[in-house]
Amino acid sequence: MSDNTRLRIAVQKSGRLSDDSIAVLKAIGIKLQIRDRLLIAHSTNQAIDLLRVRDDDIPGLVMDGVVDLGFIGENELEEKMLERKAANKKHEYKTLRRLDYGGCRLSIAVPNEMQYDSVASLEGKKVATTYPFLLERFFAEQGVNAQAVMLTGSVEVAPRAGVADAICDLVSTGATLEANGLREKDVVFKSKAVLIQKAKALSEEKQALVSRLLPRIDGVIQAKESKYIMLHAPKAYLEQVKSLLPGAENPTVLPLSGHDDRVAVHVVSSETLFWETMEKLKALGCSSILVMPIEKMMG
Ligand SMILES: Nc1ncnc2c1ncn2[C@@H]1O[C@H](COP(=O)(O)OP(=O)(O)OP(=O)(O)O)[C@@H](O)[C@H]1O
Ligand SMILES: O=P(O)(O)OC[C@H]1O[C@H](OP(=O)(O)OP(=O)(O)O)[C@H](O)[C@@H]1O
Ligand SMILES: [Mg+2]
Repeated sequence: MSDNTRLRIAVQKSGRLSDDSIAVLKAIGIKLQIRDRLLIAHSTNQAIDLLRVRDDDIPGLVMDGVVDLGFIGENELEEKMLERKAANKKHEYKTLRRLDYGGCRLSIAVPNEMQYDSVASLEGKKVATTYPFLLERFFAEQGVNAQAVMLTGSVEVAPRAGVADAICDLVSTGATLEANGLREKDVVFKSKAVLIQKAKALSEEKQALVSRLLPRIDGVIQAKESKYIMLHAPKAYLEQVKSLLPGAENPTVLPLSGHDDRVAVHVVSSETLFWETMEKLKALGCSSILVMPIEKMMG
């Protein structure tokens, strides 16, 4: 039986977004036991149930209000939104956070030997893709008459198989395109993972839980981007030392017992410290230079 009082969150069961989405939930203090065959996971310390599904289904589950929240790639979300809009189905949702993983782009790629000057070179041609709505919107914006041919996977093989002249698929490193003799030409859509919520208001209890979890997500993302830097510095060079530390407007400067001429400097930095900067700090007489990861941040 499903318990409607528990917050329902949809995540991809297995694929590119699964591990990172589960990692976010665990990092914000939600205890979960994920077992491979179990498609619903109940948190043991929060009123939260996790639905593990194919990513294709997540936008629809949120838009139909079957789940409260979902972790999904913007590419899949926007495609399904356009598809549902065209079919007069519910397509509203709220974006709560843009996350720091799942970065990729939906791009047009053509065989190495094909002449391509601009997207106009695709006039009258067939382009294989898993994202026909995004691709057709792009063609319409560009004023190009080309045909999107829907394939659910292995899109890169379409030109050699004679199914299409070019492709439009997700790219991150470009290794898959290169391995298949294709060149990336135009970016149709840039994507990251997002956390979305259903459009209809949540119960007061569920909304209170979501409002408590969001600052924790911010804290986890901010922490990943930040470093804690500690070092001992000669007092005489404190200003030079500060100017070398990235994002260190307000460092904590502490006395070092037994050393009147040296201080300890602590700073939370939004950037890491490069080896070159560490060498410069050492040359100024700094010692015990430590760069440490931060697990959580708040306030
Ligand atoms: N190469 C990539 N680098 C980074 N992110 C990617 C990459 N490829 C895909 N993604 C992101 O991850 C999402 C899921 O990709 P994946 O390949 O796991 O999906 P899938 O094969 O459709 O899985 P499912 O079985 O759940 O339908 C994509 O929609 C996109 O947002
Ligand atoms: O530019 P690259 O770094 O090579 O990544 C691009 C590939 O990654 C995705 O597929 P994935 O590996 O997730 O497999 P799938 O197609 O089976 O989902 C995407 O569909 C591309 O094929
Ligand atoms: Mg999918």
